[in-house]
Order: sequence, then C-alpha cells, then structure tokens
Amino acid sequence: MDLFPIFLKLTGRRCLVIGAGNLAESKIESLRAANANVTVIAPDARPRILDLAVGGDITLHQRPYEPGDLTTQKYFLVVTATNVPAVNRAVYQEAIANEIMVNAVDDPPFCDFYFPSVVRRGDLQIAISTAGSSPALAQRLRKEINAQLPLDAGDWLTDLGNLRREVTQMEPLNEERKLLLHQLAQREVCGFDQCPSRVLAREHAKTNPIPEPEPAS
Ligand SMILES: C[C@@]1(CC(=O)O)C2=NC(=C\c3[nH]c(c(CCC(=O)O)c3CC(=O)O)Cc3[nH]c(c(CC(=O)O)c3CCC(=O)O)/C=C3\N/C(=C\2)[C@@H](CCC(=O)O)[C@]3(C)CC(=O)O)/[C@H]1CCC(=O)O
Ligand SMILES: NC(=O)c1ccc[n+]([C@@H]2O[C@H](COP(=O)([O-])OP(=O)(O)OC[C@H]3O[C@@H](n4cnc5c(N)ncnc54)[C@H](O)[C@@H]3O)[C@@H](O)[C@H]2O)c1
Repeated sequence: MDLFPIFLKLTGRRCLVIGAGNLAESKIESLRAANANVTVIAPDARPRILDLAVGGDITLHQRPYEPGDLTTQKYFLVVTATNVPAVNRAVYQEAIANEIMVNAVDDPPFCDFYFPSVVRRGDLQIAISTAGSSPALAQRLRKEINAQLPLDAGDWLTDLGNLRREVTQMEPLNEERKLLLHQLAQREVCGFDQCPSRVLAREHAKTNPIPEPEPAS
C-alpha cells in the first residue's frame, strides 16, 4: 500500500473523536499533543477524558453519535473509536460524504489515514508505519528505537535549531553554509554564547558573509 507520510500542523484545528473509551483516549492524547481543538462525542467517557472536559481542555458531548454531527462545525479530521462497528462505519460514511479525513480505529477499510507508532523527543519525532501489515512490528521497532535514542535528543535539537537560525542569519544560502550545517548536526551544541559549535559558526561566517547590497544607481 502506497501511503503518503506527512506531519500535520493541527494547532487550533477542530478535530472530532467519536467514542471515549480506551482507544479514543490515546487518540485524544495524541491530538492534544499537537494542540488540536478536540471535541468528543460519547455516552460514557473514561475518567481521564472526563477530567480533560472538566478542565476545559476538550469539549465533551455525553450522548451517542447522531447523523449530522460531523457538519455542526467545520471539522478538519475525525476519529471514530466506539465499540459499535456499525456506528464507526456510519461516521466513516458521513466523513467521506463531507470530505473530512477519517480514521476508524483498528478498521483499515474505514480509514483514510493510519496512526503511526511514534518515538518522540521534543520536536524530534520518528513515526513508524507498516501500512497495517503488523502493528506489533511497528510497536517493537518503536521500543528498539526508543531504547537507542538519547533521552536529551530533544534538548540537543532545540539548541541545534537555535544555532541553525543564527547561521542562516549570518550566512547566505550557498554550498558553504550547507556544509557548515551538516558539520554542526554532528556536533555537541549547547545554549551558551561561548559554546564551541557557536564559536565555530561565527568564525565560519567571516569566510562566508552575506554580500553587501548593490548600491542603487
Ligand atoms: C501504531 C499504532 C498506533 C495507534 O494505535 O495509535 C496502531 N496500532 C497499534 C498497536 C496495536 N494494534 C493492534 C495490536 C495487536 C497486535 C497486532 O495485531 O499486530 C497492537 C499492539 C498491541 O496493542 O499490543 C491491533 C490492530 N491494529 C489494527 C488492527 C486491524 C487489522 O489489522 O485489521 C488490529 C487488529 C484488531 C483486532 O484484533 O480486532 C489496525 C491499525 N492499527 C494501527 C495503528 C494502524 C496501522 C499501523 C501500522 O501498522 O502502520 C491501523 C491499520 C489503523 C489505525 O488504527 O490507525 C499502535 C502502536 C502503539 C505503540 O507504538 O505501542
Ligand atoms: N482496547 C483494545 O486494545 C482494542 C484492541 C483491538 C480492537 N478494539 C476494538 O476497538 C473498539 C474500541 O475499543 P475501546 O477499548 O476503546 O472500547 P471501550 O469499550 O473502552 O469504549 C467504547 C466507547 O464507545 C462509546 N460509544 C458506544 N456507542 C457509541 C455511540 N453510539 N456513539 C458514540 N460513542 C459510543 C462508549 O461510550 C465508549 O466511550 C472496540 O470495538 C474494540 O473491540 C479494542
């Protein structure tokens, strides 16, 4: 299956979850981790989901799904995770009819995207897909990568990203800048002004300065 891998920006986007059980909870958490605006519809909700609703972190409608629920608001994405396959399929049909991306959890024919298995350290995310061939393998690979990836990889990436922004302000977009950025991506980087990698970047900028603008004639 030729799936297209992308990382979506969901901040503030309206996302709807039908069902508030075990599987819904993990989807709600991953949508919230991306700062999505989450609405949940289910007659019974797990305690964690109730807490999120009470805290104002999500909107919860404690009732069964009704046809038309997907169009009361403009939703970007829908996840259906009830324990009633007929409900999940009705939600899928309504989503398709309204061109809304939909995932019926653990029900591949009724998904137009799949959830990956994810290893995360801050902004660094490694998402694993087997296209549904073996979720157990996706989970195993996640655990293996997780065990190998340093715990501070996210902090390091934050410092590296900040230094990269400094470099892109000091040097023009050319082959030398690209080589420097590859070099920095292999080094220790910290937030201090006198960090050796930052000193190296400043020295490098002297050999590759941003050209002066042409004088106006
Ligand atoms: C990655 C992960 C993300 C997440 O769920 O957020 C995820 N499943 C995870 C775990 C997991 N799921 C299952 C097991 C039992 C072992 C096994 O079956 O292998 C385990 C492992 C366990 O729990 O031990 C059962 C299962 N899953 C699907 C079916 C239906 C079918 O195969 O027909 C069945 C049979 C249901 C039944 O028996 O009725 C289908 C899907 N599951 C997907 C995602 C999508 C494809 C992912 C991919 O392979 O690329 C897809 C297609 C749709 C979707 O739901 O998006 C998460 C890993 C979390 C982690 O990292 O730990
Ligand atoms: N939990 C697992 O590990 C697992 C694994 C594989 C498959 N599944 C299947 O996935 C489905 C969901 O699993 P779960 O563990 O999250 O179930 P669950 O029983 O914990 O939760 C089901 C949720 O669906 C809601 N619901 C029921 N009817 C509804 C309706 N008409 N409208 C809106 N919400 C409704 C319930 O209120 C509840 O919140 C089940 O079909 C289950 O068999 C679960």
